[in-house]
This record gives sequence, C-alpha cells and structure tokens, in this order.
Amino acid sequence: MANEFPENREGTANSRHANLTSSLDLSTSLDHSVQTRIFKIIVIGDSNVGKTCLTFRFTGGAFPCKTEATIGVDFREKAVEIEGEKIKVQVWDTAGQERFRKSMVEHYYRNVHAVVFVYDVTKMTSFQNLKTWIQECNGHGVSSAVPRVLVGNKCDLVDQIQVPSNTALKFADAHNMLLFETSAKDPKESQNVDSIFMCLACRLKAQKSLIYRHVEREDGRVRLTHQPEPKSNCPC
Ligand SMILES: Nc1nc2c(ncn2[C@@H]2O[C@H](COP(=O)(O)OP(=O)(O)OP(=O)(O)O)[C@@H](O)[C@H]2O)c(=O)[nH]1
Ligand SMILES: [Mg+2]
Repeated sequence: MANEFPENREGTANSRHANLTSSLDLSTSLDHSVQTRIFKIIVIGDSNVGKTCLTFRFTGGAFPCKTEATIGVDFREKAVEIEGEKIKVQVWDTAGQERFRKSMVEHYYRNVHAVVFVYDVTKMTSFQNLKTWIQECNGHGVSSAVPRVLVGNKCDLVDQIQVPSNTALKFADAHNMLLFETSAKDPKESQNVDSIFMCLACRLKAQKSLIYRHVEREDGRVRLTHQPEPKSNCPC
C-alpha cells in the first residue's frame, strides 16, 4: 500500500527560530513539480509521552538516541504513495510543555487535516490529561470530521504499564478514535508506528472534501482545478 520515497524533510519552528512563516506556509502549499497533496497531521499530548520519538520513527525510521523537550514545534515530512497517488505527510511534532507551546497553539490547529493524541501507557496522568487535550483541540474549531487517533506509547515497558488496554479502548470508542498501542523505541513496532500515520493518510485521501488542486498547464498557463477522488480501497 505505501511505498516510501527517500526524500524525508525535517524542520523546526519555535521561539528560537525565525523561519516560522516559511514552515507554516508548507501546510497549505502545493508541490507544483509533482502535483502532490500535503496532509498536515499534528501530534498532541503531555510532555515526555514520546511524541518526538514517534514522529522521528515514522519519518526517519529510527528511535532517536537523545531527545530534548520540544520548543514550539518541529515539523517533519514523509513522502508516501497511496493507491498510486504521491502524498506528503507533514507531521507537526508539538511541544507538551505549556511554556514552550503557548505562543504556537493557534498555528498547530490552523488548517489541520488530522490529529494524533498520544499518552504514555506507563503514566496514568498522561492518559487522564487527554480530556484537556481534546478540549483544546475542539476549542480551536477542529471539526469532528477531522480524523483523530489515540496512541498509547512506551508499550515496551511491559512491567510498568498503568493504563489497561480496555480502559484506553473505551475512551477511544467514546471519542470516535482508533486506538494504537505501540512503542517508538521497539524496532519490532516500527510498522505499527507507520500504520498510525498511514491509516490517517488513507482516510484523508478518501475524503473528497479535501481541496485537491490539479495543476494543468495549457499554453504555458497554470490552471488550478478541483478533481473528484475515486473511492478508496484502504483497509483501515
Ligand atoms: N521506553 C520507551 N521510552 C520512550 C519511548 N518513546 C519515547 N521514550 C522516551 O521518553 C522520553 C521523552 O520522549 P520525547 O519523544 O522527547 O517526548 P515528547 O512527548 O516529545 O516530549 P515534549 O517534547 O516535551 O512534549 C525520552 O527519554 C525518550 O527516549 C518508547 O516507546 N519507549
Ligand atoms: Mg517532543
């Protein structure tokens, strides 16, 4: 289903960097050379739950040997192919710490296509705090049509699990989300981590409502048109 292309991009936009505008522009941009749609997926949750490691695993295929608290946002991109269409999945790795995110929150939710809520299976408070994260998301006008998934991370720490699967499943069902329990650290879970983002990308691809601008060049002129989407065969 998903063929990965080699060109992964990584960037950052935070209070220490002046490139915020250019990175934000990516969320609505169109890659004219390959007519690629860009799906903006934000990753939200308490500090230290593993958001950076999960996004790194998906876009870079590895677990980072060292991470620091994210300041503002780090954005990473991965080019994928779904049913013959090349798509850029743009992952926004947000800051969990209030002091590092407050000036950025508006930007997180602007034009977002999908949301990944993350908790740490070894830390009950990170699960309990999901309610607050969902409230924040809803409070920023993210409609219920925007797909959301729930991710319980750090499943490799089997002796320390505090959040039972059935509790998480009930919560996910109540909020109309799919649940993924996984580990950014365990290499055997790599495919499972990929499937979080690919599942969302498949669902987004199937949504006809997403703006799709097909670039046509006629007599040297560029014309932008909407193009209907075929029905998706994606299993998720
Ligand atoms: N055992 C284990 N440790 C993990 C896993 N994912 C992340 N960690 C560790 O958890 C710590 C926090 O990971 P980050 O990815 O930086 O957490 P974050 O959610 O991005 O935190 P903020 O940027 O502050 O919001 C780091 O020490 C990681 O090595 C995992 O799947 N298993
Ligand atoms: Mg982080």
